[in-house]
Amino acid sequence: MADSKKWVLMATAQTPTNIAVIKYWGKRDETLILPVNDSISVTLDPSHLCTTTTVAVSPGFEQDRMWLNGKEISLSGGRFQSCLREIRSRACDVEDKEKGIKIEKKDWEKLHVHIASYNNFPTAAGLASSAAGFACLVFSLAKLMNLKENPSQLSAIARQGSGSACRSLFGGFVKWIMGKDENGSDSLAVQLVEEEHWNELVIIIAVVSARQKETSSTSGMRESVETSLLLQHRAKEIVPKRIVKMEEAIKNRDFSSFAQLTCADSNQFHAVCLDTSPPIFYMNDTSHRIISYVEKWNRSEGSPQVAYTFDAGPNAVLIARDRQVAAQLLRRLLFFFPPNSDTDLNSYVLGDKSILHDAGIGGSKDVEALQCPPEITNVPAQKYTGEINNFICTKPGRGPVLLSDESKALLNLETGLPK
Ligand SMILES: Nc1ncnc2c1ncn2[C@@H]1O[C@H](COP(=O)(O)OP(=O)(O)OP(=O)(O)O)[C@@H](O)[C@H]1O
Ligand SMILES: C[C@@](O)(CCOP(=O)(O)OP(=O)(O)O)CC(=O)O
Repeated sequence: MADSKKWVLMATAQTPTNIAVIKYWGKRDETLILPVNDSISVTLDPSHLCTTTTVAVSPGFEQDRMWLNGKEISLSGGRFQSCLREIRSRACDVEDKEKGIKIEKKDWEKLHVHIASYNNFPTAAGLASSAAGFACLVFSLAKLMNLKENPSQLSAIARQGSGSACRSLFGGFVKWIMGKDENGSDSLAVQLVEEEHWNELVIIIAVVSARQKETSSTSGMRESVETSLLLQHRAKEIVPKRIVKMEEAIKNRDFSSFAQLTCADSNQFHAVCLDTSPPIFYMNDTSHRIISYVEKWNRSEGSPQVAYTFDAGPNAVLIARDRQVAAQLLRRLLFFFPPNSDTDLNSYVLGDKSILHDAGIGGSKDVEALQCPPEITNVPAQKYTGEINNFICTKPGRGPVLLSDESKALLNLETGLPK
C-alpha cells in the first residue's frame, strides 16, 4: 500500500431500478434473503429512474461511512454489513500507476470506505429504491475493489442487501432463480433477454403517493409468510407454472400473454397481502380506479393493450404494448387524473416527455379539452383532479454502468467527503 495518508481512490456507478412482473413475496431465510419462489422483472431505463453511488477508499478514513440523498446514515444494519463483508472477502489487488497507489488483497480488510448515494426518485415509496440502491452499492464496490465475479455472482451479494436488488444487476428482463442451497449460493439473478429484445414497450408510472409507506416490504412479506395460506399455495402451485409461461411470453414478445400474466400476478400478490393477518393494504382507491380503467379499455379492444402492476405501495406501473398505445394511455390518464390548477404540465409528466407530444398534448388547454374515452359508457365519467402526484414515462432499460466522468462523482476526490 502507498505510504501517504492523503490519497483517495473512487468509483462511481449508476444502477437502474426494476419492477417485478412475477412478484417476489416471502422469504424462506430472512438473513440470507432467500425467496419462496422465482420472480421476473423488467429493468427500468436509468435515464429516468436510477441510483448513483460513489464509493471511495483511503488510508485516511477512520471508519466505513455512508450518505444517502445527502444525509449520513448508519451502516451498522445487518444488510449493509452482509454486503460489505461479502465484497471485502472477494476483493483483489488494485493498482493505479498514475496516482502511485497499490492496494493488495490483504489490505482491504483494514481499509475503510466512504459511500455516497443518490436516488433520483422517492426513497421507500414503493418505487424499489432498495433494489437500485443495493445493486449500485455492490456494483460500485465490486469495481473499486476489482472483484472478478460475474454479474450473476454479484447479484447473489446484492440479494443480501434487498431481495429485489439482485435483479437490478442486469438490463432488460431478468429472472431471480430462487435456488435450493441452504447457503444461498444458487439464489441469483440471470438475464432473460436484453432491453433491445422488446423495445416497443413503453412504461408509464403513476406516482400516486410519494410518501413513505406504513408497512415495509420486509415486514409485510414476513407477516404474509407467517399467516397467509394463499402465499403457500401461490409459491408452490401457481408461480412455478407462471414463470414458465412468462418466460415464453417474453421470448416471443407475446404482449397478450405477458399482460394477462403480469396483471394476474400483481392482483394475486395484493390478494396475499389481504390474506395476511392483520391484512396489509398497499393499493388505495386511486390504484383501484386505474385497474378498472385499464381493464375496461383492454376488454373494449378485445386484446390487452396495457398491463398494470403494483408493488408494495399504491403507485401503478403501466406497461403499454407500443408508443401509440402509450400515447392513448397518457391521454386517458390525463383525462381522469388532470393536474391541480397550480401544477405545471411540465412537472406533472416526467421522464420521456415526447410521449406527451405523441399524445397531441402541448399544454393545460389540451388536457382540459380531452374527451371521455369511448369505453366508458354506462357511468358519467368523473375526474379525479390532483389524485396523482406525477407520471413518469419510461421504458425497459440497461443494467449498471460505471461513470468515468469525475464530475458525476458524489464524493470529493481530495477529502473523500460528500461534495
Ligand atoms: N441509494 C441507496 N443506497 C443504499 N441503500 C438504499 C438506497 N436507497 C434506499 N436504500 C435502502 O432501502 C431502504 C428503503 O427500502 P424499502 O423496501 O422500504 O422501499 P423501496 O425499496 O423504495 O420500496 P419497495 O422495495 O417496496 O418497492 C432505505 O431505508 C435504505 O436502507
Ligand atoms: C413487492 C416487491 O417489490 C417486493 C420487494 O421486496 P424487497 O426486495 O424490497 O424486500 P427485501 O428483500 O426484504 O428487501 C416485489 C418484487 O420486487 O418482486
